[in-house]
Amino acid sequence: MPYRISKIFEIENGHILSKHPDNCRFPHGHSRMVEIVLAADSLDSNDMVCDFKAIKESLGAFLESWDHALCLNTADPNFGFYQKTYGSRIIPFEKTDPTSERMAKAIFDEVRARLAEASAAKGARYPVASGVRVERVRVTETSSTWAEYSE
Ligand SMILES: Nc1nc2c(c(=O)[nH]1)N=C([C@H](O)[C@H](O)COP(=O)(O)OP(=O)(O)OP(=O)(O)O)CN2
Repeated sequence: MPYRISKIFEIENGHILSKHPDNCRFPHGHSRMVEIVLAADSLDSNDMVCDFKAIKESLGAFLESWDHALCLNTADPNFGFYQKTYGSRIIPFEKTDPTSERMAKAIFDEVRARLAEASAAKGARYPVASGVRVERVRVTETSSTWAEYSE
């Protein structure tokens, strides 16, 4: 797919890596950049893969729910406590540690589902053509590290 566009979202996000041998097993946070890359074989009638605004409209609210939120392994013995205390600001990862890799995959799946919805929507202000695909999602961890998911 020769055409690619990207949009970066910034979120403040915490996680606990229960299997980590060092400090990462304790609650801690990262200022993360989430980069979404979409691709298409051809451009739409506006000469775009799709409008950048379409990405924000499709995904903004979802990523907002991960902002100032804590990603947790549901197998964490304190998962129930955290969820009771912080409600929707706890983002569950089903029996897996919420590493940047797992986060990138979860966001990739969400982007793909939301793109399908957007391309099926009729009369959208920022239409998404059916040929638009999510190519990859990159999630930064620190200024020197990131993880990426693609298929
Ligand atoms: N492959 C992965 N490795 C690590 C992840 C991860 O999500 N995927 N996460 C962590 C921790 O969350 C940690 O906060 C970040 O680790 P690190 O980059 O080692 O952070 P430092 O700032 O301590 O790095 P230094 O360069 O050693 O100062 C760990 N690994």
